[in-house]
Amino acid sequence: MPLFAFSRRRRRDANTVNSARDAKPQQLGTPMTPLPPYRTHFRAKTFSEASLRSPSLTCASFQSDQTQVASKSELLGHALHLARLAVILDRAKVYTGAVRAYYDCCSLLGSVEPLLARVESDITQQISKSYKKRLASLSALAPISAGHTLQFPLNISPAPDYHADVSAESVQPTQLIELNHLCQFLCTLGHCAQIIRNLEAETQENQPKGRDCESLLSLSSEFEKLQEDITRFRAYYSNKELVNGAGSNVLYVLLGSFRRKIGNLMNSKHKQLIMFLLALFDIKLPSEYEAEIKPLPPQPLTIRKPDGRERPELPKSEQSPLTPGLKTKFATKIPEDLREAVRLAPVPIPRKSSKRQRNRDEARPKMSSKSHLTYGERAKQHPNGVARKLFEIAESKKTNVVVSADLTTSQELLNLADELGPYIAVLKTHIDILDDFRPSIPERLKDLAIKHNFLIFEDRKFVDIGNTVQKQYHGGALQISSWADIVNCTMLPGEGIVQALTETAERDDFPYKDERGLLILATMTSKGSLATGEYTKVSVECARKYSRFVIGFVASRTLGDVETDVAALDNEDFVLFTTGVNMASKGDKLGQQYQTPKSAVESGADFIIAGRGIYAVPNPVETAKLYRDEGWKAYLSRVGK
Ligand SMILES: O=c1ccn([C@@H]2O[C@H](COP(=O)(O)O)[C@@H](O)[C@H]2O)c(=O)[nH]1
Repeated sequence: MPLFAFSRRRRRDANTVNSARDAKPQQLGTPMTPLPPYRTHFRAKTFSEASLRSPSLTCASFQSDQTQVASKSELLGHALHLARLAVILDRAKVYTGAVRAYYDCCSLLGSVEPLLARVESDITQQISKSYKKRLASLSALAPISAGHTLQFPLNISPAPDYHADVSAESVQPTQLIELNHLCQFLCTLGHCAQIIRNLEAETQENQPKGRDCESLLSLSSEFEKLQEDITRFRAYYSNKELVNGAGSNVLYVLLGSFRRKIGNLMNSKHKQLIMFLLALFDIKLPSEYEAEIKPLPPQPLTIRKPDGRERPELPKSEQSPLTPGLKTKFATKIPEDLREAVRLAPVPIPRKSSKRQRNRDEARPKMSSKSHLTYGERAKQHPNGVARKLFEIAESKKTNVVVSADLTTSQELLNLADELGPYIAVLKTHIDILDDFRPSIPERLKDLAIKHNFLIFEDRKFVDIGNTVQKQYHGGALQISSWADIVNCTMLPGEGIVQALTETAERDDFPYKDERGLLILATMTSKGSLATGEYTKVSVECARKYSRFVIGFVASRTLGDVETDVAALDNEDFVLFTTGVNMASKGDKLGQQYQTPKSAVESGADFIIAGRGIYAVPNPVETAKLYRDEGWKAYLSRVGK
């Protein structure tokens, strides 16, 4: 069914629903009992099973038109599939996968909502709300994994602004759906492989890794490579391009390649392992595309990395991935019940560091704002949850760009965040410059942050006595602590300001523990700034004293050479954000001074902050990509990659 037909029909459906709502609400059949709150609901066997039992999900008002019933049920079916997957992954503590699946489920429920009658739509909203709540807490927990970076082209019901452009020759939504399902399928298998790998590590901790484990690891890395392809693909094309433009051709190629990949996987030495995972975790490749996926002989993939390198071909060996030893272990160790199996394998076993790794650690500068470690390596060992998440985002999205979204209307701000989301690691805001601020705006920014996987940094530059900043941060009109992952402060008031903010973040009743971080403004970019010398020295000292909450600095250069009275901490790893980055200008008329992404990273920046250089040019998206590429190249060269 072409997307064109789908979107038109959807509008017709929406009209039908409205009239059915108004005229005959009683036709909707037995009203659904409102679902219990999230936690209870979470304990239900699965969301899909609970919901499918409800008669109202096949809306009576559509029964006169079988095609319309099918479209609505199709959407709901996908949403339920995702919800089920989300719950399984959540239970299994595979948080990144769960985050993705909850998110996709919520977007799909949002798309289907206009097709539903009022009672159903209320329930859907309630479900979405509880999932969003769960999402918010999970996204802070979610450790790095390729699943985190997935951007499925799930929007089978696209935003109204491009309905009009869709032509009959355009990409068929079934392909988007299929690609989404294939990704979901591979991603879920990857997560399951991770769980089993953890189990393996738990049971074989002191034994040399055997062939079985290697096999599992290589399978996992295959999925990661696939997921990278999707991320790249989604980063290059907007939804509109996917439907009408250049993206549609690539979609065909990507889908073909995925089908081949699954065919190859099914025929490779991993086949038995995949069957084992499918059975163990009760995963099904849904029937609508099961038939389409014919096992093909292994062949080289057509996808090329942007650097021109080809993916390695899959091993052709037919041998079983499960040695007799592993088979017996699984047979005896893994009980039938999934929850039991998962309970056995929740915690990844930390791997012992290699000699090479230890040498690198020793070579690392103490004040590591000019760190030679990769973001991924830093993510693994950083004690602060926000810093970990930041590095994970940078690593997975391959970007160290922070856009300073200094726009003055909410719509402009939200549009920019949505457009640039895929290319940035952090969105920096000055929420108080919005002419039309409403409390819902930060909420919507948070939704976008989840959608595109970026953090929010409110550049509030707190500068007052401790007692006041506590109220400004956690409370007040702006409720900054509830939506900003990162905030910053100046050191003008002295140590008390950092002490106060740290105390707030460590209070027992602070709801965002380990989900928030503070940056100290250690130098400034404006001409004649007084944030130098003693001020900068105290900034570094305070960061060391309150390193539980302080994750780094805003500064124009590495602070590794700052002499302080407080000794460097063991393994300290403060993150350096450098503002005043612009590729086209040296400064403005009001004293702002710029450097390029390259020079900023060479001077020690871990993250480069650019404002007008990106948002005030004719094509912010293309420009953001240029900043991303230059910033990333400079980073790779710094870490020797
Ligand atoms: O020393 C500093 C500290 C903060 N900023 C902030 O960064 C952006 C820069 O915007 P541009 O448009 O790229 O000049 C802005 O929000 C400042 O408040 C800074 O520039 N210098």
